[in-house]
Amino acid sequence: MTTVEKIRFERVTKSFAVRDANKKGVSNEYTAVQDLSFTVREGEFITLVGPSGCGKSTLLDLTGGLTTPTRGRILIDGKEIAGPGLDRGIVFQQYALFPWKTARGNIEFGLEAKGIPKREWKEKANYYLNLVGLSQFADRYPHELSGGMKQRIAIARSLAFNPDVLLMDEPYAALDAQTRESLQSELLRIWKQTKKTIIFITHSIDEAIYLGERVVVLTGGPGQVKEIVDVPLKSRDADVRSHPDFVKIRQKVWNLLHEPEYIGANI
Ligand SMILES: Nc1ncnc2c1ncn2[C@@H]1O[C@H](COP(=O)(O)OP(=O)(O)OP(=O)(O)O)[C@@H](O)[C@H]1O
Repeated sequence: MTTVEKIRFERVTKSFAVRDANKKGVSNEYTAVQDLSFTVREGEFITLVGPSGCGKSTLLDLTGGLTTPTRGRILIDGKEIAGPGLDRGIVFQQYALFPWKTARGNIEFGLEAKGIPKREWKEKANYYLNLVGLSQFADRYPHELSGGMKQRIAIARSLAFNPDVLLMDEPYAALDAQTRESLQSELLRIWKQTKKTIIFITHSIDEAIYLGERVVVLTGGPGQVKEIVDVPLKSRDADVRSHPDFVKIRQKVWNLLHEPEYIGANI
């Protein structure tokens, strides 16, 4: 495993101005993420868990360069993030596909954005369609695809940019359990094949442990790193979830998420 640092969160704080419900024209400062620091290695798969509203999506938006920190900074390859860039691909919970483009058209959009010459689109789109197992569905429109298929196309489109970093915000939350499990193992396969650095947000402890090499557990809002849990599993076969090592880590993460500060929080 490489030990090269890819992403560094350095005392990142993000505050928002929110309207005061009782005083017209007055706004208060709400801190979603406070003094948050951790680093991600190149090629690492990091999962992020924490109670609802602890700032997970805020953190992902900051990493995507969609917003900027109020204090602190985020570095990628030692350079401070200055805005969105093709070095980072984002996959959201809602598929965010263009409804007027076919599966292939959606993937080609990623290729066009990256400046790949048009003559190479077909072959490259075929590669990514094959990578997510959807070669047969290239000409279907999003409304003709299942939820799981749409999410696979969204992943393929993000990969078509060939970003170094893939940021995933609860990408499987809307899917049924079976589709979710098969997409989880598919993502691990793609990760091993492409060697991307991945940050993956989830509400599922099992998903976090199955996918992550490390699980970053955040405190309730304002979000801070509570603990980073190593996941030294020898195998990631589908039945690993019942392995004693997996069960032990699940218990640990569960305990971290159920300590007194979380009581009343919506995990
Ligand atoms: N643009 C904004 N303006 C004001 N407050 C915001 C804004 N964006 C997020 N917040 C607040 O910041 C906090 C963190 O939100 P965020 O969506 O990052 O949490 P989360 O951990 O991803 O939640 P969930 O798990 O429910 O998706 C919330 O209290 C939210 O209301």
